[in-house]
Amino acid sequence: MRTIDLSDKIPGLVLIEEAVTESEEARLIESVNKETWSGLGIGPNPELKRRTQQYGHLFSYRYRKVLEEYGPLPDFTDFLVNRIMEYKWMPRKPNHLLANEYNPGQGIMPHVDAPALFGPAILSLSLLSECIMKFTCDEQSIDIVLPRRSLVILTGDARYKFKHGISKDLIETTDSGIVIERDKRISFTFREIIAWEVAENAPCCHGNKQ
Ligand SMILES: O=C(O)CCC(=O)C(=O)O
Ligand SMILES: [Fe+2]
Repeated sequence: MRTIDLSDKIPGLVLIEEAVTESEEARLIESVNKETWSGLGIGPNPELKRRTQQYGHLFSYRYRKVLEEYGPLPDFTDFLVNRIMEYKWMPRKPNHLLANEYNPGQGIMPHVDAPALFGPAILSLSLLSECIMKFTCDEQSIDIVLPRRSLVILTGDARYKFKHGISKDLIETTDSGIVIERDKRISFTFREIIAWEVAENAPCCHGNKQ
């Protein structure tokens, strides 16, 4: 495991390389693939163009609010949640896990995870393959390579000021010339749900589409 402080590039950005071992990765993938995927026409989030699974709570992309509490995160991530708490990668225990599956040609549009609904730290574990996460804010665009089995931690500006997105390109090149051939990637995004919906009188927050 190696902690890389990327705050010189984007304040609040940290990357943990080798956050899980190869055998832990294999077990996580085996466990998640035994469960039911949603998206690509299948509920509860049929409109998503990638397959997802949600644990802890159900967030609706269509209604942009939390619809249901499912209960604790699954047993197969217990070791990881313990690690998150042990290393203080998150200030409080995550109560939401989103598994995202990206096949080659699938990505996620630039967005900020809803500031009113999710807590101050967003964690994402990259499994099966690496990708580039592009961070954008006004004219700034910064490419960060997320290696296989790494965990990226978004807090501060990385969480609230910059949008993050992953392209659909089959081959991508970072702004510093690193070439990445995209393969199937599964990510585990750990978050803390702090509210079920945006309060009616809350100020409008731009760019929180995800
Ligand atoms: O796949 C990832 O690592 C990021 C996913 C993400 O940004 C999200 O679900 O909000
Ligand atoms: Fe996100």
